[in-house]
Amino acid sequence: MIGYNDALLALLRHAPRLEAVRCATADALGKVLAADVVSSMDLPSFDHSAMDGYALHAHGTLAAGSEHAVHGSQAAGDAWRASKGMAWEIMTGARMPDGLDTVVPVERTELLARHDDGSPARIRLLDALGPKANVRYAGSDVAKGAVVMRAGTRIEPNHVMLLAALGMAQVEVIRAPRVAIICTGKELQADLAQPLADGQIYGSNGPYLVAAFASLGAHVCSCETVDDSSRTFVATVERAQRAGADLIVSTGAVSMGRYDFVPDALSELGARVLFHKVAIRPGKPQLAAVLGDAVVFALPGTPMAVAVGLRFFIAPVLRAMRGQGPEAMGRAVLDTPQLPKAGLLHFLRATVMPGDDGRLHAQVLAQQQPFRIQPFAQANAWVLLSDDAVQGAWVTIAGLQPETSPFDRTYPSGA
Ligand SMILES: Nc1nc2c(c(=O)[nH]1)N[C@H]1C(S)=C(S)[C@@H](COP(=O)(O)OP(=O)(O)OC[C@H]3O[C@@H](n4cnc5c(N)ncnc54)[C@H](O)[C@@H]3O)O[C@H]1N2
Ligand code: MOO
Repeated sequence: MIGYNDALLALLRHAPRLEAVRCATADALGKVLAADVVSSMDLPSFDHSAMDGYALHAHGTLAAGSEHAVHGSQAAGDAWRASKGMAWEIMTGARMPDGLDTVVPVERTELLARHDDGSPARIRLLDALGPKANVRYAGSDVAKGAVVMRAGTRIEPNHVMLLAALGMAQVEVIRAPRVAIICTGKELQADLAQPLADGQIYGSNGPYLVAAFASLGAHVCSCETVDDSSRTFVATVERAQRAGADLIVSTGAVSMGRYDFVPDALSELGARVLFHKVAIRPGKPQLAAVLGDAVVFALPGTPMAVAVGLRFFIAPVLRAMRGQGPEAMGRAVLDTPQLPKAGLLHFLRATVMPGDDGRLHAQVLAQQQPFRIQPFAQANAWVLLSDDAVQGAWVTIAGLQPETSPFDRTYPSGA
């Protein structure tokens, strides 16, 4: 039976690279940059005040108690002004009048006189003041021409802030991968608003995969629930192919039972099987294949096998399709000793928290049977284990969701 690393390598060799498209920055959340982003401007774009106060020319140092006539007032949004070397009232974010090089906060001054219109006319400094105080300089955050984000970066709200500040209305991103989901099983009730008939269960794999793919920035073209007939399954896969799916993900009917028709149906369709059965738990009966331009994941129906398939097989393939490097896993100290079955890599639902010793601590949840969904809803991380681990051992951890993993510190490939 193939091991996890070899299975992943086989998949990554067949992961197609997706094309680049232009995208409005407003729609770019969750998408992956196809090219480096180069700043076309300085940020800040002009020298401006960091405080409400008075801009002055320091001439070395201005003494505490020195008095200054106030020539004018500069607010955020006002254009360039010549200062004539005199003090100016200034607001936070306002452009520094030309010739002035320092700012005193208003509360560190005494107002001595006002103009007729009430604006300040003369002030006294409460403290000595040197040059360059409370001034934010042009280009001090981002210099024009600098690479501010690398190809392969997934756009999060913090990136949107920078792109907007740089006036970038559009970015070049990798197009969203198209995904078709097929849930098999005549026991499945896909309509959550309907009551269950005898022997039925609510289908949870479909809604889970739709949610997970949405959070991965993929486009789910279809999510269909089919019965246990090979013919319906084949027709659904063919529809997914015609719709241009890059990934076809099925759940169920891939193991040893009499109704487990998926492997035969895929070979009937001409799919080239990369592997069937991987030395992991849960999710051992998983099958992956190449069918035309699409990669097919035939995941076992058991809910935790689906979660493992999504997290540790499909998510890495999506990264490769978008030109991202492999994800880095984290490490934590194990609080709950484990005796995993020999020869299998185990993916265990866990909670990971910082301990009083400043290290991350992992607690593997007690109920790990693959049909149990509740521990998955309580977990915030995965623990990966192939060998016995005593309490206090360092173990490999991964964030519960792929794209928000706090442990992933990899930079995109090419960075
Ligand atoms: N004789 C053997 N039986 C089984 C083996 C084995 O090696 N020998 N492996 C077991 C393992 S491990 C797994 S995992 C399952 C995988 O079976 P299938 O992929 O054929 O999946 P199904 O039988 O269709 O379903 C398994 C389980 O999951 C429930 N299910 C299915 N789809 C959904 C859905 N959309 N939402 C929620 N739950 C779903 C289904 O009702 C079953 O309970 O095989 C073992 N058997
Ligand atoms: O691989 Mo199965 O999910 O262990 O039950």
